Amino acid sequence: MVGKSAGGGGVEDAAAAMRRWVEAGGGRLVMDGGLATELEANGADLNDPLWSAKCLLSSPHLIRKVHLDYLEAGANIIITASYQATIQGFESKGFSKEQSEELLSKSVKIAREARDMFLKEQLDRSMQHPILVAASIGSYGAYLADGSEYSGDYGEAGTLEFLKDFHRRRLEVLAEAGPDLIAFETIPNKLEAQAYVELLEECNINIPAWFSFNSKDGIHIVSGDSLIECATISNGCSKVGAVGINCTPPRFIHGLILSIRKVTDKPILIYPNSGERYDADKKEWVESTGVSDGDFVSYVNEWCKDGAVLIGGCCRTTPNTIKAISRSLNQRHCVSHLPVA
Ligand code: MET
Ligand SMILES: [Zn+2]
Repeated sequence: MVGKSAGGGGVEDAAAAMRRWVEAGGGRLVMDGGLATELEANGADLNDPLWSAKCLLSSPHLIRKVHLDYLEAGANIIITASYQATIQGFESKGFSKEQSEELLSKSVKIAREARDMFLKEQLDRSMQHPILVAASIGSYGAYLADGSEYSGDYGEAGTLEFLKDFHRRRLEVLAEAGPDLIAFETIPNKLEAQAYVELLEECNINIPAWFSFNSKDGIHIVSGDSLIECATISNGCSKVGAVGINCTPPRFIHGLILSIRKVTDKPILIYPNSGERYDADKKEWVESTGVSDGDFVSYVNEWCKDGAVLIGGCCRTTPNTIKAISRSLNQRHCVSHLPVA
């Protein structure tokens, strides 16, 4: 690995915080699975520009239920329903700026409530620690709700300053709501990663962030930008605690981890989708290329060997996927601690 970032004097570097959590979890942490997927499975209609964030308005209890289902399936990390929640998106529905900010905070509040409820019910808390809440920030393309989070093509609007202005207040509000982590998810291009780095610095966010990119060819991120360059940008920011890939077919993950590992020794996170393709025009997933939960889990050992330490699922994965991942990681963990004869 090259280009390790220097730790900031006094304040714990985000990667160090992440490593501490990973160690507390026994060397691996289980992430949750698809949130929108599971909200739909519970009856929510997400055909709306706000997508999963629509439930912040109509059915917060469902969001809490899905968080709880993932915790019960063995997740150490739950990701809030703010992926497609933006001040601009709420305002275009007629909410005031204050109400919109309140809705963003609410996503973190719901996840924290789910965590508290789960911990209260747990008899043996040592089994599944730590439990962390990650505040999701989806890309500008996700807000556009036209599939451009899978192309990274923002046309004329795609300037660094525009993207920073778009995300600034949202980031501040989510950070103020008290999550353990900030999850920059499904980052489709290099410019947006750069915008996030600058915002983390300028807003002086001291909650560890993760940067997660998506790919549709197993080499580049979806815009065609170089994953190595994007991982290098992430590596250079002391506020980024982990780097990885989400919402990408499982078959591509192995090669992508190896690329990331070339330029960083920050913890690597992996939460692929089920391998199905999203049809942005029809706003639905095409089932033909997906893998079963069993197939998904058969990759987990390989991803661990490649160096991933945080593993979960993205769209079209479910609590069953997470249960299987958790079981597989625990077995691995037990085996690696057996005394050598
Ligand atoms: C399009 S990727 C969506 C990620 C988000 N955390 C979700 O599971 O809904
Ligand atoms: Zn996804």
